[in-house]
Parts: sequence; structure tokens; C-alpha cells
Amino acid sequence: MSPSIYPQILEDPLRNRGTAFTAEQRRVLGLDGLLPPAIETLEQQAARSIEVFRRRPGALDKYVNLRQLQDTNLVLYYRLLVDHLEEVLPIVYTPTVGLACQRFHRIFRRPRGLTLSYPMRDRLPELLRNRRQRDVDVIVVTDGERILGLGDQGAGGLGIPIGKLALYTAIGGLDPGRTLPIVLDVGTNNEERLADPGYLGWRHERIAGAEYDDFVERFVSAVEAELPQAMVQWEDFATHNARPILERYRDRICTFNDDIQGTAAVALGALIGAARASGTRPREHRIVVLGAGSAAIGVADEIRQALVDDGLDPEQARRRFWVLDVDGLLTEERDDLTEEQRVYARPAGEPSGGTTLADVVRSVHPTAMIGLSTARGAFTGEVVREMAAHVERPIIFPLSNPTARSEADPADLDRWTDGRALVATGSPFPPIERDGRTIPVSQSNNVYVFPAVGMGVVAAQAARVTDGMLRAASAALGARSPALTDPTAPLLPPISGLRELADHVALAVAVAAVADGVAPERSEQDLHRRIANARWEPVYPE
Ligand SMILES: NC(=O)C1=CN([C@@H]2O[C@H](COP(=O)(O)OP(=O)(O)OC[C@H]3O[C@@H](n4cnc5c(N)ncnc54)[C@H](O)[C@@H]3O)[C@@H](O)[C@H]2O)C=CC1
Ligand SMILES: CC(=O)C(=O)O
Ligand SMILES: [Mg+2]
Repeated sequence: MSPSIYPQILEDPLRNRGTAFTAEQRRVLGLDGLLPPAIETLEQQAARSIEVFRRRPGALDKYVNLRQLQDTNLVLYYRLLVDHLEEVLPIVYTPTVGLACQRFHRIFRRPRGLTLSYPMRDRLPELLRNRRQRDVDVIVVTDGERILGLGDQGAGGLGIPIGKLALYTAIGGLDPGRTLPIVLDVGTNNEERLADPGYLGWRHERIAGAEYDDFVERFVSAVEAELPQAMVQWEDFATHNARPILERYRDRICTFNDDIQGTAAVALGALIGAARASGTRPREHRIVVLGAGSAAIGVADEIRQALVDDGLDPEQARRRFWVLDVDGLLTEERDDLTEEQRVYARPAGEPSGGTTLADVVRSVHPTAMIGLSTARGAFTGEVVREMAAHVERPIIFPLSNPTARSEADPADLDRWTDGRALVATGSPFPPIERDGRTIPVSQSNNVYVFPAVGMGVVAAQAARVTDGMLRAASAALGARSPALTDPTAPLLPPISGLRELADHVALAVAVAAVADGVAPERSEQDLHRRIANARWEPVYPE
């Protein structure tokens, strides 16, 4: 019996072309007979694939369909993402990616990325060396504890880094062969998962405290040793770990936290557009933030700095915020606040009349209300009508994900405010219909920023991600808000324009990296060229 010489190229999604292999390639590579005889172009393959995708009955079926394509043929997968970004984004990303994490063990087909399980803590460098990729530009890592607004999904959280990195390529233009999704599998406190015989992660309660910190340190040390060039993006860590990890490593490796810093950069960009659309300056605003987790405090900190940049002194800027968590307004009387939350604590007795959201809105008359609370429907008709009674153009951003955790439905916000609200959401929503017009709803989501941060870092060869780089991203995004020139236009550029926007934002990030001294000296023109050259396109190479 002769040994099998089955060509591995068909199993390698980076090189596989399926029915697009030419007659010559088929002959040379030994593919004749393994493929049906028709030879297709990429365009023909893409047309067939999008039809198959559209025929799938449910969102999760569509997700599985795309994941299979991703594991089979990356050029074709990214062709679909690039050509149909608006249509596939709610599948690859929020809201469907949340469901995919919850059902990770039910839909698992083939491995992608790395699962670093706690019991293997002594072998992390070796596990990193087992990766498929040789060189890595970007790692997205989660520990699965706060997946969107869906809580602890344990090892199933790997779906989030996989989704984020798909967008690093489809939008930011990063080479998919140089990106690496990772989950730190440190157990789960999700009872449903622990009791599910099909769960694929380490079946153990979450490790915490010094053991957890030691594991994260081992992970970072292993990355430093094995992949010193890679940028590390922390994603969907619970608040009690997110900020300490960022503070511990931001000056040691090239890293940022997307939920804290990426979200803030986008929300500020949207707010700047909204302020302009309402004919106001940022410093005039009174801002209520519902939620006091890592995302909410990151957003508040960024906007607070923008108010200072617009002329308020730091104390005045601080006093423009009313931040609430699940227990109500953050006040000086409370002894359960972290250092970051304490910045926003209001003096005792102020405002008078209670500390619920409705109370605060009634006494403060906010001009902007931002939700990062996971509390579905928290922006009720009563609250929104009260807010809208005192401000001409209420700015209302229900930013929690996925859709089922959103603080409000934009159609309701539009109705409750007679079309006056300036709205942006975290997850995609259908457009608003008003007076015969169809008005798109802007998606204030960190997807507007993180792919471009990655490209900016790679093109500039930045060694760190500085605050200045994220601020530059935010400013570049804010400057492209359609609302700057038309008060009736959406607050953010359309999703369909994200790729072009990413080039612009990436350049701003790269220029800021040079200015901050964390990247080699290069001219703007040179950086522009490097971004264009680095951009990976979904086409079969000659
Ligand atoms: N649009 C975007 O780009 C982003 C959206 N998010 C979303 O923001 C949400 C929060 O994320 P994290 O801050 O990381 O989570 P977290 O769990 O750390 O924070 C949630 C906060 O909301 C508060 N909260 C919970 N229920 C509440 C209620 N009924 N009323 C008032 N406050 C309540 C909690 O006390 C906590 O302060 C998630 O849904 C996440 O998907 C996060 C990052 C980016
Ligand atoms: C968008 C995002 O990063 C989140 O909801 O966590
Ligand atoms: Mg996130």
C-alpha cells in the first residue's frame, strides 16, 4: 500500500483556495481529483458563499457557517467580511458573538487560537510555541469572566478574541496569519457551565487573588519571551481585574485594554459629534453615566479630560458627572467605591431628592446620558421624557452589549423625545423611521478604534500604547463625525466606511506614537506609506 500524499494545502486556511486553484496549481500540488473540475474565480466563490450564508435560518447558524469558512479558506472568508461588512458584523461580532460564547462547547468544530489552562501554568511558553502562526503582531486575550454583558462564560469566552481579531483584519487590514486569539482558562463560576457535561474548559471554580495574578504574570512573561513584538489587547475582563492588569503592564509591554480605553475613545468621538449637532460645546454638558464598571469609568475619565481640554478646570469638570451603579449614585458616603470610582462620588445630600436614576435625572437635568450598565431597558420612558423636558437635543447613548442588555431601544428614544434625541448604541439597531425619512443609528462601539490602533502600532513599530495614541484615535474619529457638518446626520461614520476610516485613524495613532517617543522617528508621509504597504487584502496572491 502506498503512503498517503494528501496535500496539506487543502487543510491550511491561509493557503487553501478550494475551487479557485488553477489547472496548473492542481497538477503541481497533486489536487486533481480532490476538487470538482470547475475552476472558479474568487468572485464566483464569494457569490456562492454569501448565498449559502444568507440561506442559514438563524444568527447562530450563520455564525457557524462563517466560522467554518474561516477555518477553511481565509481569503474567501475575509472577502465576504470586507464586501458585506454591515451585513456580517452583527454575526461575527455583537450581538451574535455573545451567543456563540454561551454555546461555544455546542458549536465547537476545530481549534483556533490558544486555550491556556491553569493546570498547565508551568508550561505557558511551550503552549505559546505550539501556535500555528510563526510571527504575531496582535494578541487579543480574555479570561472569559465578563463577556459583553453576559457575565462569566469561562473558556467559551475565546469567541470574543476570535471575533475581535477577525475585525482587526477585515477593518484594520492586519495580516490574519499574524494574529493570535487567546483565552486564559482559569475556571468559571458559571454554575450552568460547570454542571454541563459538554463544557470544554477547565471544570473548576475561578481561581482568584494571588494565584490569579501569578497566572497573568506567567502569561505576560511567556509573551515577552516568545512573542516580544506582539501587542496585547485585554478584552472582557471583569472590572476588578481589568484596571489592575492594565496598570501593571501598560509601561512594561505594548498593551491596552479595549473595554476601558477603546470604548472611551469612541464614545468621546460620538459625544463630540453630538455636542456639535446640538450647537453646544463639550464643556457645557451635564453627564449622567449609568454603570460604574471598567467601561463606564473609562468613558467618564476620557470625557472629563475633554471637558478640561475645552476650558474647565479639573474640579469643575469632575462635578459635571453623576455616575450610578447597581446600588445607585456614587456618593462620598459610600464605602464600597474603588479609587477610580471615588473620583465621581458626589457630596452627601447632593443632589437632593434621592439617588436612583429617575431621581438624579429629575434634579440634575442632564444633557447627556450614557449607559454601560448591562441593565436592559434602564432608560425608561419616564426617565427619558423627564430628561427631554429640559434639553433641546438630549444626548442618549445606551452602549451596553449585546442587544438584549441595551439600556434602551433607539426607536423608543426617538418616540419619547419626538425625534430630538441624539442617539448612539453599543450593538447594531435598525434605522429609525421618522417623517418619511430613514435615519441610521450610530453604533458607538470600540470597533471604530481597536483595528486602527493595531494597524497604527504595527506600521509605526510602536513599543507602547500611550494615552496620547488613544486620544489621537478619538480626535481623528470625532473629526469624521457626519454630525459636524449636518446636525441631522448620524454621529459616527457608517459601518460600511470603517475600512477607509481605519486608515485615517491608524495614521493618527502612528503619528502620536512617534510624537510620544514610543516609535522610531518617521515622517507622516512615511507612516502613511507603511500603513498602505502593511494592509492585507483578501485576494489570492499571484
Ligand atoms: N459599546 C461598547 O463599545 C462597549 C460596551 N460595553 C458594555 O458595557 C457593559 C458594562 O461593561 P463593564 O463596565 O466591563 O462591566 P461591569 O460588570 O464591570 O460593570 C457594570 C456596571 O453596571 C452596574 N450595574 C449593573 N446593573 C445595574 C443597574 N440595574 N442599574 C445601574 N447600574 C447597574 C454595576 O454596578 C457595574 O458598575 C457591558 O454590557 C459591555 O458589553 C463594554 C465595552 C465596550
Ligand atoms: C464591545 C465590547 O468590547 C464589549 O461590549 O465588551
Ligand atoms: Mg469588550
